[in-house]
Amino acid sequence: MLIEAQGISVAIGGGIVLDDESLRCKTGIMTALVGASGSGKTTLLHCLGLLLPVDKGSILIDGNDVTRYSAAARRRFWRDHAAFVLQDYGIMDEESVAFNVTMQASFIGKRVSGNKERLKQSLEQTGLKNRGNELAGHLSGGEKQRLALSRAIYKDANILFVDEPTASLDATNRRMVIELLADFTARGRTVIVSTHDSEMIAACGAIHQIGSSNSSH
Ligand SMILES: Nc1ncnc2c1ncn2[C@@H]1O[C@H](COP(=O)(O)OP(=O)(O)OP(=O)(O)O)[C@@H](O)[C@H]1O
Repeated sequence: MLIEAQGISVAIGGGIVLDDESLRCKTGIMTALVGASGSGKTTLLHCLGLLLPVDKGSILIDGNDVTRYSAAARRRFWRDHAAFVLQDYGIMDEESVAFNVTMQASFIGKRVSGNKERLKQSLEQTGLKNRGNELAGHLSGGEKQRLALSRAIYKDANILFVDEPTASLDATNRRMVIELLADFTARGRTVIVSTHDSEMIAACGAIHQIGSSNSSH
């Protein structure tokens, strides 16, 4: 799916966080949102994922202006098209790793064929093989981050919004996550990543520098 932001601005608590940002995120190309700490990468990612409203400008998804979506239409978009790996990971500590991977897809009643096999694969792909029965609360920060990624991969959404996916990872896991996201993108998904990580940025086919309102390809 094609996501286009056209001149979007956001003010939070009286301060301008995003000022006239425009970018295009295409299917099959991983887009990096880059900028200094506090420049608004997370805010922009949240706007593109319809988690935060914009004050000016518009966001088009496959040509539809989603800035005017009702709450119900936004929920449909999240349910049918989007997966998120955000900074708080949204993990239920009192539940098992396996439950956390499958819960989003289960809650929405999405039919996932061969889901046991798929659960196994999505855990293997993030290095959490054989960890499905553990309590999620017992995982480290980096493992929770990979669990959140397993959940997004399991859902197999058209668009993946990922906030700092390599922030708490060592070099080996960082490389694994970058390859995983590149592979997911190559399978015809739209992947948008907020990141500071030079290796992650190097793996992206488009880079949007916050504040410059242009993307390099
Ligand atoms: N809910 C909020 N209330 C007040 N200020 C906010 C809020 N959310 C974001 N901001 C401010 O907006 C600016 C951009 O924040 P954002 O988290 O988008 O930046 P970032 O580029 O992702 O930063 P980092 O790289 O440090 O994660 C910051 O100055 C931040 O303090």
